[in-house]
Amino acid sequence: MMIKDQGRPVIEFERVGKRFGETVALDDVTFSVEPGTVVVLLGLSGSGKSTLLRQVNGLQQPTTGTVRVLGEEVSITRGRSLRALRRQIGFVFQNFHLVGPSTVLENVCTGLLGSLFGPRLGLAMYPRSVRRQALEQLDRVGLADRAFQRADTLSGGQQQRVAIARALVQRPKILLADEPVASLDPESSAQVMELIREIGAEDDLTVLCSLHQVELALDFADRIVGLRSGAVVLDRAAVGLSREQAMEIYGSVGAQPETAAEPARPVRVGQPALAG
Ligand SMILES: Nc1ncnc2c1ncn2[C@@H]1O[C@H](COP(=O)(O)OP(=O)(O)OP(=O)(O)O)[C@@H](O)[C@H]1O
Repeated sequence: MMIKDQGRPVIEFERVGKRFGETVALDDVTFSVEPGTVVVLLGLSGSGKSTLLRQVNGLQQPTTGTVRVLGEEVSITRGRSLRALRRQIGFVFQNFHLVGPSTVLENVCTGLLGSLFGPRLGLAMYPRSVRRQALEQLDRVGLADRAFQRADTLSGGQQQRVAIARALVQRPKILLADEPVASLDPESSAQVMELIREIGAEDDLTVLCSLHQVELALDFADRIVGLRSGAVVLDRAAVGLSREQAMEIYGSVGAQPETAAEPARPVRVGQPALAG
């Protein structure tokens, strides 16, 4: 699929609202993501981060407003065009979503399933060219030597790197990451965010990543968009933004995480006491 307009933002949210019954998950969200930038969505649990990410690849449709991705309006894109659009979008999740008993290499190969016909069971079912591309991506994330190991024998940080390789093997233009380091210790979190940043720069990827850790957002984002109760309450370049300014998006909830609507995640060393 061709990008319709090279000059325009890669992702455009225009007055996007999303309701689930009485729950307002997204409230009049308007912002754009420029090509090649790393934008972090920062917000508490329930602030709408995952819902917003799901609008980008059409996993969910907005109740109101429009989402444009690579020039295509997602909600009216169907069939082949939607599949073509999705092939340009890699997605990385908090819990990795790997097939534990399968090898690392087979997990990465599944990233190309959207471009192959029919189901594939077992590594040998993938064409040699696919296995080669998967190995190349594993090499980039530093795990080529683990290719034939069961995925569930790797550490959390390594499993997330495999998931990143799986997202990259389809050569996306956009990488979406939904709390990619929420299950990891601080050291692995920084390594994974560093990797996303480095590979993003190498491949000229546009990255939209949700996080709840303010420090990580300040270290790795070009721009931070803060969400509270589904509404954008901060939209600024990370450079020059102080921790205190970023923390303001949490308001009184951030100061007293025990009052948050949902239970707070475990507090990690060096991270603020915030739910994700
Ligand atoms: N499928 C759904 N059905 C009903 N309500 C939903 C659904 N998905 C999300 N919500 C609600 O929408 C709001 C935003 O949820 P969302 O998962 O987008 O937040 P989040 O910031 O990603 O939080 P978390 O980090 O905990 O996933 C919440 O109130 C949530 O309960």
